Amino acid sequence: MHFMQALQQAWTRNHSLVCVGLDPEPTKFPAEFHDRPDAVFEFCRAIIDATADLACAFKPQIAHFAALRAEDTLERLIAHIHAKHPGIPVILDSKRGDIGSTAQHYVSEAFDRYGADAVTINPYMGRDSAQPFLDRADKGVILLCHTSNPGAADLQDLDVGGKPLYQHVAQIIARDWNTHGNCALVTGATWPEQLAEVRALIGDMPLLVPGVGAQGGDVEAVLRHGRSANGTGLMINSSRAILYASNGEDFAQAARTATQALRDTINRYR
Ligand SMILES: O=C(O)c1cc(=O)[nH]c(=O)n1[C@@H]1O[C@H](COP(=O)(O)O)[C@@H](O)[C@H]1O
Repeated sequence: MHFMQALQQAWTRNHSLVCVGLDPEPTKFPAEFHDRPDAVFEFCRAIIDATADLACAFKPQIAHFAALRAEDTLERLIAHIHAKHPGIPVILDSKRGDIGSTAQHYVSEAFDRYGADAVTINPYMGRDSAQPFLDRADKGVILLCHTSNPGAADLQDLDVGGKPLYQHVAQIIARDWNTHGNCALVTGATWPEQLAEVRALIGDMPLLVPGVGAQGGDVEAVLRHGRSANGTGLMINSSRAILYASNGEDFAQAARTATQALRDTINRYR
C-alpha cells in the first residue's frame, strides 16, 4: 500500500496523530534488560506492541541502532511491525542526502534493506539529491524544512530574496517536487509560528512534527497552527517521553499510558 494511503487509514482507524519514535538507549532501559543479549529488540518490540493501536506511525531513528551495531535489530523490528501490526507505516529517520548516484543507495537502504514505508531526508543538497527518493511514488519522502532544535534558526531562517529559506524550501517542494504526491515536511513543534507559515504555504501536505514531550513543544499550538482542513495532516512524534515513561517493570504499560495521553490531548484540539 502507498505510504500516504496507509497514513490516512491509520489516522482514521486509530483516531490518532501520534507517531511513536523508537530511539533505543540501553542505559535507560529497565534493569530487567541489562544482561539480555537481545535487549534492544525485546525492549522496542514491547513498546511497539503496547502502542500500535494508538499510533499513526512508528519512527525508528537509525543512529540509535547503528551506534549499537544493531542494524540487524532494526531490520527485525520493522519486519515485526509489518507482520504484527500491518497498516501502521514505518518512517525510517535517517535524514539522508547526497549526490544522485549515492542517493540511489540510500533509497535501497531505506526501502529494500529495511522495508520502511517512508524516510526522512535533507533537501539542502537540492532536487537531484532528492529525486531518487521522489521517484519511489509508493514511498513517503519526508523532507527537513524547519527543524525542532534551537539552531534551526541559524540557517533555515536566513532571508533569501524577501523570505526565509525554510519557506522557500516548503514552497518549492509543494509546488515542484511533489509530483507523485508522496512528500511530507518536517517542522518542529518548538517553532509554532513557523509551523503556521509552512501550513499556509503547502495546503494539506502532511507534516512530521517532532519536539513535543522531551523537547517541550506545545501540543495545542501544534494543532492550532498545523492541522489540515479536515483535522489531520500531522504525524506528531514523541520518542523519549514514551519510551522512558517508566524504567520499572511497568515500562510498556507506562509507554501505552503516555501515548494514550498524548493522543487524547491532540484529539481535544483537532
Ligand atoms: O526528523 C526527525 O525526526 C527530527 C527532526 C527534528 O527537527 N527534530 C527531531 O527531534 N527529530 C527527531 O525526533 C526525535 C525526537 O525525540 P524526542 O525529543 O525524544 O521526542 C528524535 O529521533 C530526533 O532525531
